[in-house]
Amino acid sequence: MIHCEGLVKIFKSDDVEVVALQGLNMTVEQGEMMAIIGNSGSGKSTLLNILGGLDRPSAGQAIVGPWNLLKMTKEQLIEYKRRTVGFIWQNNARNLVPYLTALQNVELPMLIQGKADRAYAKQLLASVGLEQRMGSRLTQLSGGEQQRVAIAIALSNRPLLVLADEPTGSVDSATGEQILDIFRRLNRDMGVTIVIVTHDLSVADKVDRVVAIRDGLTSTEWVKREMTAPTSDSVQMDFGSADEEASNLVAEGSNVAGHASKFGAQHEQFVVIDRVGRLQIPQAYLDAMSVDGKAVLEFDGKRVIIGPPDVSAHPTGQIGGERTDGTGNGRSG
Ligand SMILES: Nc1ncnc2c1ncn2[C@@H]1O[C@H](COP(=O)(O)OP(=O)(O)OP(=O)(O)O)[C@@H](O)[C@H]1O
Repeated sequence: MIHCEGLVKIFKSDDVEVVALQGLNMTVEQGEMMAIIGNSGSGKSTLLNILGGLDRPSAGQAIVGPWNLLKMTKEQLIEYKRRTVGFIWQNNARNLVPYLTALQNVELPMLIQGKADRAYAKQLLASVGLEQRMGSRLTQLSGGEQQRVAIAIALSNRPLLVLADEPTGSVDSATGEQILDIFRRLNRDMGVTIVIVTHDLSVADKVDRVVAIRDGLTSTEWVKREMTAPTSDSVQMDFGSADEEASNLVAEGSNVAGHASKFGAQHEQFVVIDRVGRLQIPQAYLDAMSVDGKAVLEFDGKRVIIGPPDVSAHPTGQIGGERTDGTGNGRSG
């Protein structure tokens, strides 16, 4: 459904250039429900905006279904936004018209397309548990109810893909859980692919897979144990805990503290390896190994062992780092 390879996004203003995505690789299967986590500024929203057709990539490949997002004309982009993709934001004011009823809000995107399908709009509102509130104006609904209307709106044009940016960010945890359960049901019943960007680690238990982004690149992924195999090139990590890695990645997120201890209980953790063999080693492991800039690799026939350079072999001290035990921490295999 989604295939990104070497995806680059550079924001340029007068005298500053920000490389928000630095050659990111990611694949999402049709019908998958997955989450993207990462520190503030790691590139999550940039990626979501590109996938939603709201922003153009600078280079690389971004394919969604039959669409090549780098090569689309303006007209194709409008068509793509109308028919292929649905968007849900944390701030639902972006999705909703406050003086219209819930039903009118869901019918609005259909009308823009040409014709409202009232029966389908009602069915969508019922599927998010709002059959009793269809005639209520948005101002009469709670934040959680408004977010459910936003979900129904995102689905109104029968998209293949729904992108949600912090969908549980402005509701309490019970309502957040309810919203994720609705996503899961819609994903199962309608087969819609769902990509959620979040700081909220409790989302992890509700999705098939979590991909972590660090500095504009995918670094680690967690796959739910029931699923058979990870979808991208990745190697299982047999060190560290999922909690620790996830907490490091999203330490600035407001919801981390309450959920970090539960994170990953149902998931297997993998490090992502791109097509040319690059992987990201978590900073905590680099620190523990005293590796800075360069490392040595050993292959024992089964595992690759990453360790700090042997300084005694380089008396000029050109290779940084102090050897600790030379094994252990940096293993992947
Ligand atoms: N329009 C823009 N112009 C310039 N720089 C931008 C623009 N949008 C994003 N950036 C920069 O790109 C980087 C990635 O930003 P992005 O919003 O994708 O991060 P994020 O992971 O979604 O963060 P958060 O969790 O805080 O929303 C940041 O350094 C940000 O400052």
